Amino acid sequence: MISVEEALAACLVLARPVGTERLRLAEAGGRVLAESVIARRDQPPFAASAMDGYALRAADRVAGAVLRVVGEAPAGRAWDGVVGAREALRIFTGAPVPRGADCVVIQEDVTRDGDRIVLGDRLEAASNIRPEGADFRAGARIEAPRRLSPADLALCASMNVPELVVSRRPEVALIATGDELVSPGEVPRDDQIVASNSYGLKAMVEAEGARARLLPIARDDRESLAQVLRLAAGADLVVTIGGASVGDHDLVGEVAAAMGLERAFYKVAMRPGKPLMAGRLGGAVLLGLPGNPVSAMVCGHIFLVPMLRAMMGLPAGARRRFPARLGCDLPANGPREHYLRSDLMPGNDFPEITPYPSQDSSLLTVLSDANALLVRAPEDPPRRAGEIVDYLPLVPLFA
Ligand SMILES: Nc1nc2c(c(=O)[nH]1)N[C@H]1C(S)=C(S)[C@@H](COP(=O)(O)OP(=O)(O)OC[C@H]3O[C@@H](n4cnc5c(N)ncnc54)[C@H](O)[C@@H]3O)O[C@H]1N2
Ligand code: MOO
Repeated sequence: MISVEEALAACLVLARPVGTERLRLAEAGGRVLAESVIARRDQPPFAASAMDGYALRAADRVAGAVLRVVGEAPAGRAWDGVVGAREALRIFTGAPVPRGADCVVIQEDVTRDGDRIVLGDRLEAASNIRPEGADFRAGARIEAPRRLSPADLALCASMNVPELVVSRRPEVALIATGDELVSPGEVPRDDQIVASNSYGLKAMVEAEGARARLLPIARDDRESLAQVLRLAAGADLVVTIGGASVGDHDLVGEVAAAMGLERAFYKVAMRPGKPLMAGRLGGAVLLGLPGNPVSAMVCGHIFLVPMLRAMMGLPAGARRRFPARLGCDLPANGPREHYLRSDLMPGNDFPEITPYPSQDSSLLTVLSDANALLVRAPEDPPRRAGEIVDYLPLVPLFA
């Protein structure tokens, strides 16, 4: 058995970037930027008023001053003159500030009478002017690779960049295996169960921005498995679920080998997730996950997600871990790295983390309740409540 770190490194060697495509800005939300974006203009392209009011010379901004209104500048229509002494230009938010003026007095601080204004006696010191290029200058860059947030899309638009080069979405084929499985909504026999983790994994893959294809459930015989594996043709990543262990009906490794699998590893010192395998199968990467629902999902978080990120050209590495204070005592860990389904709560300094009492890898209720995985190194000694431990978040924590 190899360590989680070694297995992940091998997975990341397999997970090569899948290439790029050019997209219109409106289609690019959530995608991974593959080529840096360069601003085509300054923003704002002119000194702009931040308020509705009157543009004037700061020297005239005196309580009680009477100024003559010389014109008007709405947003999108610059006023071409020069504001002189004792003059003011009616101006609106976003409009170019005219030459001569170096402040904007908000209209609430002004009394207007025909073409005259009288300044109030509580004038702000702020100029209310956004300098030219205050947001960015032409040539400013949004560096790739980067997952495009909604704010990034707005920024690209503001830079007047209508198309982006993004990573292609990796195609992921998901194959559940087992004679005991039926699809949700079917009527299972008494000795059957409903395939579950393939649906969790599909959502996980899609949340990362990849495309997921659920293939028909493969039965526990060589021909069915080979047939469904052939249906995965064209995928960048083929994920099998189950049939990975040592039982007589665990055939994934054997069938994939017969189809030409170049296996990188089999079995990892982790809990849950021991019978994990990965390799190259034709033009695709094969990730063989254990069938236990929680094992498959945990391996998804630890291996599949970093692989997808690497395939989309993002910096490749282990999921980030964070410190938390342990909420209870824990006995010594065994020889496998343990990912305990846990409850994370706000604490005084660090958040507090408490593993659920039952950690059996079949319990989806526990995984669904958990918001974090507490990570324990192999042979970690007993821990006392209050000690600092590492965890991986399962849900966005600060959203
Ligand atoms: N003698 C040994 N037996 C087992 C070992 C071992 O080392 N020696 N390892 C155990 C561990 S750890 C795991 S994890 C499982 C993984 O086995 P497989 O990957 O071969 O998975 P299956 O046997 O096909 O299924 C295990 C379990 O999960 C259920 N299952 C499978 N696929 C799905 C699915 N898509 N949705 C929901 N549930 C699924 C299946 O019915 C079984 O209950 O092996 C242990 N055994
Ligand atoms: O490793 Mo298995 O994945 O413990 O249940």
